Amino acid sequence: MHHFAYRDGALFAEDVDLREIADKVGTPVYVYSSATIERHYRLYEAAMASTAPGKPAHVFYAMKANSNLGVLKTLAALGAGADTVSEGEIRKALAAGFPASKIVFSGVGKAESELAFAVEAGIYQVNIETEGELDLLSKVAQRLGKRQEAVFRVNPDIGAGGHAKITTGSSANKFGVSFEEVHRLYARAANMAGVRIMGLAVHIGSQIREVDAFEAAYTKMRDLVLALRAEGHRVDRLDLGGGLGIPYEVPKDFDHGPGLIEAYAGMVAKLMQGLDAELGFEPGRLIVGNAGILLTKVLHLNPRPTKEFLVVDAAMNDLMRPAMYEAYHEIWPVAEPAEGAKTIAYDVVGPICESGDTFTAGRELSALKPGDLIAFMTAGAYGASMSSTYNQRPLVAEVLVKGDKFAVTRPRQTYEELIGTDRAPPWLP
Ligand SMILES: Cc1ncc(COP(=O)(O)O)c(C=O)c1O
Ligand SMILES: N[C@@H](CCCC[NH3+])C(=O)O
Repeated sequence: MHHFAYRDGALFAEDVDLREIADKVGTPVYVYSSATIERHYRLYEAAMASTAPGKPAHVFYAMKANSNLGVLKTLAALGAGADTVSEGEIRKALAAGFPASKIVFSGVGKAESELAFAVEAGIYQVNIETEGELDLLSKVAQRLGKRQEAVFRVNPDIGAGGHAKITTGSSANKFGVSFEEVHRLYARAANMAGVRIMGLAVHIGSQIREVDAFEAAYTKMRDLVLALRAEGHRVDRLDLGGGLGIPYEVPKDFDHGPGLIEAYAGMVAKLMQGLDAELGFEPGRLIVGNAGILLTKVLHLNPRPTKEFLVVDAAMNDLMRPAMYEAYHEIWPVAEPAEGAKTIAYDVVGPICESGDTFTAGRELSALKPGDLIAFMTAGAYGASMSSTYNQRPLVAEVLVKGDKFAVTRPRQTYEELIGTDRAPPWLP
């Protein structure tokens, strides 16, 4: 099942013709499908609920993947919690309706003010990544007259993921405390008035499409839970992170069926059977990746003796995954190409003054002309949320579709918003 599909010769998002969105909102524009978000969340949540019968399985949506307010509200209404990595994300999660009691605060470098905000808001859990953070959290919470529940994020020294820049679980990466250190930190924390350590967390990387790497890391975590308990510590929670990958390259069906999710859930259930810990999960990409596209318009053709450039109105600042990770996104023309239509190998590029502003090189697409619309598929995760205003390009609009309705959930940034907050120093006219 896919909620972006051709109908009557044009690409639709659910029951909305993308040409209509382009007409009314302009391009480039991110378009998200409520039905896809809902479907993926329910599928995932049900599978994780089966991993520890009788215990709650907490799903904290990793909102860094897509923090559009419409997307967040859709997930909050479905009962999801939120995995956050900054005060800004906590504030936005609260604004979107996630209760503080369902918010987790992860991240390598949390500032004192951010910890204070989190403690005051009464969030569910802080995932501690360094000894310094443990001390700081306890101090801050004590000052506020509170005792914050927290877990230690452990680095399992198992790296995985689609690209070196998105692996996080190897000891070469900056994330988490080491296996050796966690025993000492657990013991130290027992005497701290401002924190109550509830258990452990792990997250090994992103876009991982095989269960083996997770299994290796989770086996280590399970053994660590048992070892800490044997030392007399209380370990009630195990947060297993996110990172389950999605198909980017399937041409006609982007929907990850239950296959990988079920295999993952089955592995977790088997491994954690009888552990008697509350499990937590932090999926990001899996929920929203295939729920979004970036709709863009062809501006110019630039034929060269050796190749043809297709210049579109989106650029690397709007979708930086190809430039940053050599990531692959399917490109679908909005007007459905006729069966057997001739194709041309295009280098699809944006207007930014960087050679890296190239979405793809030598991609075979049906012949296109200025004004035609194309869609970068699978752009719902780490698309808009990673965009910038490089080259003084305003942040693009975001639209949420539901059935035959759509709403602009974030308008395109205005030039006043983009430029208007700058201040000249007093010594210049
Ligand atoms: C701590 C943590 N949890 C969850 C996620 C979500 O990852 P993904 O979008 O791959 O599921 C990330 C990002 O990789 C993360 O750093
Ligand atoms: N932003 C990355 C993945 C990193 C996830 C956050 N730890 C991507 O687009 O694939």
